[in-house]
Amino acid sequence: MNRRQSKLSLIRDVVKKYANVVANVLGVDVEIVDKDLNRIAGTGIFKKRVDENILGEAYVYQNVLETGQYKIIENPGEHGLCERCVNKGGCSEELELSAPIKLKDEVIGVIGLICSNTVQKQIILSEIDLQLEFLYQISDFISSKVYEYMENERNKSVINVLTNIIDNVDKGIIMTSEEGQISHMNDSAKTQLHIKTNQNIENIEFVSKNEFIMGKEEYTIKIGDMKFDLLGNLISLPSVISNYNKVFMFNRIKKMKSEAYALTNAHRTITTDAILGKSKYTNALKERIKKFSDSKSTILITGESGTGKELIARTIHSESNRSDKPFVAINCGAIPDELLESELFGYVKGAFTGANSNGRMGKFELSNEGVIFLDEIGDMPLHLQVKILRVLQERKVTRIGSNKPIDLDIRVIAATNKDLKELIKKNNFRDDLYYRLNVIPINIPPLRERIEDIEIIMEQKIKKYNLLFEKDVEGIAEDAKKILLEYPWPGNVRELENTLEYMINLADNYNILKKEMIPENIMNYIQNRDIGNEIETIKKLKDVEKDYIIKALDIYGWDTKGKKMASKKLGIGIATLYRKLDESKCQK
Ligand SMILES: Nc1ncnc2c1ncn2[C@@H]1O[C@H](COP(=O)(O)OP(=O)(O)OP(=O)(O)O)[C@@H](O)[C@H]1O
Repeated sequence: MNRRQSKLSLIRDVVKKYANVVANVLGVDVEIVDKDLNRIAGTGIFKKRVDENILGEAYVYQNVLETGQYKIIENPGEHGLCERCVNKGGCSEELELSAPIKLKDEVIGVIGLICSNTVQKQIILSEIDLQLEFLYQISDFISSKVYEYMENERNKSVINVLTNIIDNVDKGIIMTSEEGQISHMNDSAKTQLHIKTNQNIENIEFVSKNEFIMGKEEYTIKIGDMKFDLLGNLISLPSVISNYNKVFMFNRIKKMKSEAYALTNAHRTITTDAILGKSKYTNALKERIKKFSDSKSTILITGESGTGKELIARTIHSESNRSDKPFVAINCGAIPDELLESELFGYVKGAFTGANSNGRMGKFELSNEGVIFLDEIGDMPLHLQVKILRVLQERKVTRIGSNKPIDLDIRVIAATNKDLKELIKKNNFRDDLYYRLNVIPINIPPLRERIEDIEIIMEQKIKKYNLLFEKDVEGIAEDAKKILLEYPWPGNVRELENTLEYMINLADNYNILKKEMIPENIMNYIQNRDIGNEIETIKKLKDVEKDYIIKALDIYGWDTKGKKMASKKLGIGIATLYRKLDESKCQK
């Protein structure tokens, strides 16, 4: 039978080291036994007897194990605890000092000092408090080593379980160490990336493209000299185990590329079909886009956050004769002021400290011949507004640190969710820039003002997430749909999309999205609104009574027979019924 090892025996070598340290410092013999009275370490006279079980001669240690208290035996062989010992009467020891080794509250062993001559005995007894303190410290060291060992073992087994799970999921999963080396890669990842099981791959690098599609980020992943473009999530793990520092999870590439990508708009030519909706507004918008897509005039798109401003800008680009030229987007609100200028205009070699020594192209230059999309233009600082105005007027850009203007052939599309006219009033936006931008204005109404769009957006987004998450959701239950149609969607299409993504994630065993899957904030809104409505419709008791009497009479009839029946059903006398009809002046 495979007996369970004692805790001390797990760190046998460490225990032996500590026994030697104590023996060297105190000049006495030392032995360390575990809970089962197996001698794990011993010095001097015990050195040759390590690994023996000393059950029949270790009554003192047994006592320490039971009580958890230290024991000083000044007369070994004659002490009461030595009564049953095999060496009773003939013990060669002069002094025994034993201290427990505790792991939390459990006594896991004993450390014993043995003096075999009177000189040693006197030295130890003369400073007994110090010796005990030292012993306790050593026993603490030993137990902390045991703890560390056990924690490590626990972590290893958790990792084993995790890697087992990871190996059996369909998603590609790559785990990396702090040093950027692959520590584990599941079979799905290997198959998708065509990496052979025994291929020696070590270094991995993740370079974000700063593009997000449905909550996933696009990365270029370099493994040795291979390069992959993958869509997934890179998650940092708590730094407990340095081998498992980051985990990257990605979906089946083929599926993503062939189907899900086809439904998204960020990476390919999109047509107006990507703009979902059948409201009058949306239909008219699609027509307008087709009409002015080839024009060079500047467009200003306004609308609340999440209404689809960027989607429309991309569609215009795709529908235009510049579709094979760059579409360069810059979020003017997300880049710190001091960087925005160089991002937009670029700089030449040595333009400022910290700049790349070769200089860099700005977004205007990068978008040459194509379209530049200035998102969140309302957040653009005033000093840059002047410079942008100049670029728009002159169609030339000059890199920072240079005096050589570069000709531009660009189409500008700007967007904002701010009220630019309000900003102009407060002197936060230049009116001359506003008029330059607002040549073709597109104002997108919030989703709540085009409810007709909601249903078709829901249908299409369900299809999209079905493909992405490999689900088979067929639709939405009627009561759930009613709530989603009534909700005012302050975050517009983005919020609707996120809500569906959330619900589809919950849809494990159902093929219909149910009311219970609607996020709490939406349900809370609907409930609060309903309570509000109820309060408004609370009626006076008298009126409720009157309505109810009328209802009963409508059912049983307004003639004498009907009134008699109604009063019976209402639980009141016929006279009371007549009086109440009289008081409320109620007649048929
Ligand atoms: N009419 C629509 N049809 C399909 N998808 C849409 C529509 N409108 C918006 N979306 C989707 O909603 C999400 C948000 O859209 P987008 O980023 O274009 O909004 P935005 O107005 O630019 O937002 P923000 O002002 O916060 O930058 C995107 O995933 C987009 O594809």
